[in-house]
Amino acid sequence: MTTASDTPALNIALLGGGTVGSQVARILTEDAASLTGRIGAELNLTGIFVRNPQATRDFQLPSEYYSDDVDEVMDGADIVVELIGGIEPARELILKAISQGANVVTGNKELLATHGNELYEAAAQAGVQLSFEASVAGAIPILRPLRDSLSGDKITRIMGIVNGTTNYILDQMDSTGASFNDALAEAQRLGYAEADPAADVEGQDAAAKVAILAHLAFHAPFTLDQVYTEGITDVSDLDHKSAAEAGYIIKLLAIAEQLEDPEGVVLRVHPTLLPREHPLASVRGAYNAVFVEAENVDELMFYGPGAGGSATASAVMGDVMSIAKRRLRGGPGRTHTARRELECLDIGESTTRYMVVVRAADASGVLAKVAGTFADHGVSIKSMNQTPDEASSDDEKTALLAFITHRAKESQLAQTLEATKGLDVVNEVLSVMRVEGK
Ligand SMILES: NC(=O)C1=CN([C@@H]2O[C@H](COP(=O)(O)OP(=O)(O)OC[C@H]3O[C@@H](n4cnc5c(N)ncnc54)[C@H](O)[C@@H]3O)[C@@H](O)[C@H]2O)C=CC1
Ligand SMILES: N[C@@H](CC=O)C(=O)O
Ligand code: NA
Repeated sequence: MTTASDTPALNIALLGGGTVGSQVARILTEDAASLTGRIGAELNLTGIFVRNPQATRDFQLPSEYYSDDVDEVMDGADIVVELIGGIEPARELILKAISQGANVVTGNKELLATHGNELYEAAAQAGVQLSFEASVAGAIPILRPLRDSLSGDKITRIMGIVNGTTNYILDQMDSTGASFNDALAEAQRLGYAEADPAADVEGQDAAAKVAILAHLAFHAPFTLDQVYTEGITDVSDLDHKSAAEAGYIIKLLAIAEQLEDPEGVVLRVHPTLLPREHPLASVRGAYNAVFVEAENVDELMFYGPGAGGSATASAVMGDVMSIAKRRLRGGPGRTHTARRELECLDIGESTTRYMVVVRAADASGVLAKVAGTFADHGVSIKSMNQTPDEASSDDEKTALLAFITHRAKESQLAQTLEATKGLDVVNEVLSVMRVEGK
């Protein structure tokens, strides 16, 4: 790995030349001299594995860089950067790279949250590094701080906006009145969305990210299917309106929290009401932010671009540089294998606040009856707002009652809702949303 000029050199193979891959290719080629100056080694992009070598790309290199022959591209690579996405062939190619002794950088949260352990074990056994800072919250350095800076503290809770696409959509709907579909189309055009944007809007992308965050924070393995997941597709105009009237904004939050009794972790992704003055409420566009609560540090917030080609490429390049430095200096690769078993609990064990909006008869005594069902199940009401109901008629006078509760268990709320639906004065439960923040 030395060039004629005696400057050490590392070969980088890139798999995928899309939104992020093309920006990694740009940085590796356009900034080559500067990168060499920073690290004391040449980072040679030796090839880019793509489906169609003839396609036109955001950033175009000479045609000899592109190949649909993955073996040719990965041959002799010191570092393989996987930016294809999805499970296969990404999984198979990463395992192949590891078996060839190459270090791997990936941004593939879906793969890590489903087959992570297999990959971490394979990398550990081969003594190579597998790095994935870009997989969670795009450009924000969050995985390295969790693994290194905070490893002496006991993390109790992580709460974040970790999907740029949904934050962009909710922000556009809230601030410009854009429709869901227009906002999604724009997020796709800007390179924020996954190849299949259902992963974004249905919450699976955020769920994968929270599984990865929980793995690093709690030193135990978690997978995507253990995360309680609700996306933003069912968030209605009434939800937005009721939230705004009560002084809240809706964000898709990913939460990982450790409980003492029963002992375990709850992982959840769902649309959440936040007070407008909460720091996460001001996270706009495709930006992300991650709140970390730990015993000694109390609270930390990490903030920055959560999606987009060049921002994400910055995180990929950080991993490439870190691996390259370690390669040049020598020393063992880093492993990510879990240290312990920690149960993943049902969301029913989790405690939060709620907003419940019901359509009820507009008559005396109704409020007391509805409030009574909350009290019967130990759910205490913090505030209530009554607004006129457009569906109200002279034959049937109804009103909308929006309750904000104090903290209660999910299971208590579920019982409250059942009882509320059974009341003769209640026509419908129109909206139920979780509320975080003080
Ligand atoms: N776009 C973003 O803002 C972010 C993306 N990521 C992750 O980075 C990875 C790449 O994302 P993007 O660049 O946005 O995706 P993309 O869809 O723009 O690019 C993927 C590239 O891989 C190629 N590809 C797909 N299947 C292939 C196959 N079977 N064989 C060969 N090539 C294949 C596609 O043709 C395309 O060039 C994904 O894992 C994604 O989740 C992570 C953070 C942010
Ligand atoms: N589709 C993802 C891309 C980054 O991980 C998002 O919108 O956050
Ligand atoms: Na990151």
